[in-house]
Amino acid sequence: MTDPSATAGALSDRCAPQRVASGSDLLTTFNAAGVLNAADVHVARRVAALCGGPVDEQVLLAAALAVRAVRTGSTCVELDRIADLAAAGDDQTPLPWPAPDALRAALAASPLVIGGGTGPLRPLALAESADGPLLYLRKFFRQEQSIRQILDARAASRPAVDAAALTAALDAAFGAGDTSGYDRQRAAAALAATSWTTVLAGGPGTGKTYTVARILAVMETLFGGDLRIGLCAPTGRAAAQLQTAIGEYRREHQTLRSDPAAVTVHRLLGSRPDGTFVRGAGNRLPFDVVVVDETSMLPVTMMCRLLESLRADTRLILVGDPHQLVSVEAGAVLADLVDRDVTAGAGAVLPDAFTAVCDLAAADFDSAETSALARGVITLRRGHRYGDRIGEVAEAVNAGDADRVIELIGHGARSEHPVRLIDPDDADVVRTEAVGWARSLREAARSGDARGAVVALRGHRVLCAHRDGPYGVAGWSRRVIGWISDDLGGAAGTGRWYPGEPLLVTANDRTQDVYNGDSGVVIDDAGGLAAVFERGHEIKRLHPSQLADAIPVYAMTIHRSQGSQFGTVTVILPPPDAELLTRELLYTAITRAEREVNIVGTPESLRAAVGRRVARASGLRTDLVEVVSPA
Ligand SMILES: Nc1ncnc2c1ncn2[C@@H]1O[C@H](COP(=O)(O)OP(=O)(O)OP(=O)(O)O)[C@@H](O)[C@H]1O
Repeated sequence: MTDPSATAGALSDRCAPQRVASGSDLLTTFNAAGVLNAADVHVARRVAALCGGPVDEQVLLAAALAVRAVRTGSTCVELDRIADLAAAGDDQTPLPWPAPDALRAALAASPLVIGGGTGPLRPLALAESADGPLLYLRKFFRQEQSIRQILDARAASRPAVDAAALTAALDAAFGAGDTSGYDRQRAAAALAATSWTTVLAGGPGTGKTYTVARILAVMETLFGGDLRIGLCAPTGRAAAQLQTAIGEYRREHQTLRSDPAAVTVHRLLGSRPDGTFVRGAGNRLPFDVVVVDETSMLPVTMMCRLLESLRADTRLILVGDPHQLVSVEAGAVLADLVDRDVTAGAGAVLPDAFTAVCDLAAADFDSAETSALARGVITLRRGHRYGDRIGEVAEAVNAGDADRVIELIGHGARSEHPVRLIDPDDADVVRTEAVGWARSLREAARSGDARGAVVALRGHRVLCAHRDGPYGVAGWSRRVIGWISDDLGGAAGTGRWYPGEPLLVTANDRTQDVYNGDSGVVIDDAGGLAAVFERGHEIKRLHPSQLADAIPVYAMTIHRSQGSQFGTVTVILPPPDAELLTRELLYTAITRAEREVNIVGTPESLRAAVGRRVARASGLRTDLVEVVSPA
């Protein structure tokens, strides 16, 4: 169910409602109020025209809201909550929202939902769920149904695994394991070996990738070494990071023989220029195990394609952090699967081989986690990267507990707490941080110290919610460049390559093996210049001119920072009414930091961020029954 505190729509609609030509129908009223944009209106009218007959005005409005839902990241509209969408409009006058019951009845009788005399075309789907009636564009309804059916079919059986062999493989991969408490990572590997589908969730630094490498080693042992592995992630950068991490594990431990390449999900499925895919139900992937990293960024359409391309006897391991920002496309499938509450899964029991090798009596799973385990969902909780105090704040943000966040964090630049709220008028601390960062970058870069330069590069980063405006990347970049030029002099911000210049890659370039979101730094290199990038323990060098799409980076958006870590993070909070300012955004920003977080903003903005959730309506969390004729 969608959280009632959630904002309607993931992306801000406030700025440009894109008016359609004036008229007096419901669509133009809702367009004028900023709830619908011009594309929502045009698509709804075209969809209605397809059915050949007259369409009830309220049904037409609902169709436009279904189009809007997809545009703002949801797969459907919750009819009982449509009036909440008004929050996205900027008109204060009350809108003529249809009553949900009447709208449901009108939809259930509409040819757009049940078909009409002119043919079988039914562009909308209506379904009953625990969250009330849901209205979909049929394409997204089909995709969700497909995901649901495939996952339920996969959950209906378990791979046959010998408990003694599994114990031996786990011991080889994990050794004595985590002796400071119950070893969830080992339990995750046992679950992945004994389930067709496993969701491995956890916050940053909880050891998800660490665990994936060991899961693969366990699987390889069980398969006698002949394991076909498919590694993928939604973005090129996440795929490259996964491959580096698995590669390093291989080098350090002898327990994994395969050296699998990680690719984007698109590439794994063989995406063609026309938008179709080589892989699908008729041409399935040839793997024994498929791992998807950063699954939170996978939209519903790609999840559907991936599942349809899997053989029934391929183990699927979905890895990610359900609290992070989700894909800009429709769907938040990972979070849906973690929170899924379906009667189909209610009777699910843990596989015998799993209970045989994991001492659940000694485990610290609560009852919800134990029932999630039976659905193949396991969450790692112990942070291995940053201090507990940052983790504690991140958890309070996730819990939506603004009072606790305010109580936990430090206030003012001189606070000892690693997470501090800094008054926007007191930006000196950011200046000190940014100039110190630039100085250490330059020193390492000028002496040709590539390792020192990449280490300095991830020492600090300014993160903003927006690209533009006074709280955005453009403004803060100018500010940081100004400080650096004033305090250190030199070429910052002049557009020429210079040693110590921090770079951000803005497009994937597989030939050079650099990806959108990669950060590098220019250094002096044997008389010339080189752009250097960190790849695990290795350093990648390119001449700056080999980078087709790279820009200087003095600040970046929180969206783009996903998957990166920095020593200190400075987060610029916009004013409380900025719709982009959400819990997921704040959580993602805070958890980029390894040592310290400076939050530049007011307590009101911080509270607004913790209180506002990205709303992604979807039917995946509950059971659905499609309405195919009037009730
Ligand atoms: N059980 C463990 N014992 C020792 N070190 C660990 C353990 N688990 C993880 N680590 C270390 O903690 C760090 C973070 O682990 P890892 O990168 O696997 O986390 P993650 O959950 O994948 O993080 P992210 O989501 O940010 O990529 C790594 O340096 C890893 O080697």
